[in-house]
Amino acid sequence: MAKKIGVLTSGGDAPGMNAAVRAVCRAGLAKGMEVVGILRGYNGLLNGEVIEMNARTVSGIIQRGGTCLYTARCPEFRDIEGVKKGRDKCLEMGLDGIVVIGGDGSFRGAADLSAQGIPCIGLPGTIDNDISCTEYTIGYDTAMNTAMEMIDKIRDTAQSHDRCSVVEVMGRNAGHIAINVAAAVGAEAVITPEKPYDLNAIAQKMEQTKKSGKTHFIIVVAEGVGKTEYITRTLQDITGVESRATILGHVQRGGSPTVRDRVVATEMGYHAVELLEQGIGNRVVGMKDNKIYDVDIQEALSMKKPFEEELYKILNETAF
Ligand SMILES: Nc1ncnc2c1ncn2[C@@H]1O[C@H](COP(=O)(O)OP(=O)(O)O)[C@@H](O)[C@H]1O
Ligand SMILES: O=P(O)(O)OC[C@H]1O[C@](O)(COP(=O)(O)O)[C@@H](O)[C@@H]1O
Ligand SMILES: [Mg+2]
Repeated sequence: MAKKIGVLTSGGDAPGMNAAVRAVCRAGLAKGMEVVGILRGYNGLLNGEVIEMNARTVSGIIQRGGTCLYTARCPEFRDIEGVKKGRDKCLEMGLDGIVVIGGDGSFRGAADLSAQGIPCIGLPGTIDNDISCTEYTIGYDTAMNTAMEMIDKIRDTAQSHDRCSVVEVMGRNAGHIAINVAAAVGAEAVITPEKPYDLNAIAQKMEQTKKSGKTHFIIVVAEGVGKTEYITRTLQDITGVESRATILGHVQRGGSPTVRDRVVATEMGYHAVELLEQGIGNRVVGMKDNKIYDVDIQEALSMKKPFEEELYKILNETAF
């Protein structure tokens, strides 16, 4: 049974990470454990940047974006020597387990550390929702709502000027944010890395809808497509509709987390501590059929996430 646990955030930050840190801390304390916060991802483990946590350490953070533990990328942890150094630090501090809040890269580190005898539990924290073993990642809902609100504002000006606005949203190599946000704003088209696209076909559709009285257009592009400026210029050249590109960028990573992100983070954080309490490690906590569950890290990393075909189809059929 775990007596002392650590918690860290790693990789890109995401709204709701603080709610997860709070849940891990409070659940650990409620179960009679000592809890420490490891700062700046695996770097803090290797450098001994660690803070003792009590109930008040996590007061007033549930509503805040970012991560109070800071986050970083730690190249040293990719090598076995770095992982062994991490294990030695855990033994030195008397840590019986660590909760790692991050993405797939962070989970690889957690698997390596578990293999060295330190039970680690991964919690999916990324705005991209690109982690295959889970239907949902902490930060996804907030990021999508932010992108939606931004595009609603962009629409006001696109409408006033009879323009086409091409908006790039984040998502790394995945189109989950793009498809859902495009559906939510009623975009004319969405372009994602998972599907081939035809700018002539999109331009033709714009011209058709223009005939029915449409005067402005919103096109959502996932960052993984990587050609937002080119797409904007090409659509303008073909249709003659004045077009502007907007890259939403890091605004999508910040802000106060939504209800969904706070609640899921709390449930996942609690579940992670329950696993460590039983001495279980090398697991990722996820959501399956809308329920919290856990899965072996290697298995989690080998899964593939299905593309949202149905939503993609509905979006395209109703955009005119
Ligand atoms: N293959 C790996 N083995 C061990 N640790 C890794 C590995 N890949 C990534 N990490 C650790 O996890 C950190 C975060 O990974 P990264 O891929 O940047 O973000 P994310 O966790 O969001 O996917 C890396 O900086 C490194 O410390
Ligand atoms: O913060 P950076 O280094 O600019 O990284 C940007 C990337 O991080 C994200 O915002 C989040 O990705 P991760 O959660 O995997 O780090 C991606 O959408 C984007 O591609
Ligand atoms: Mg990643």
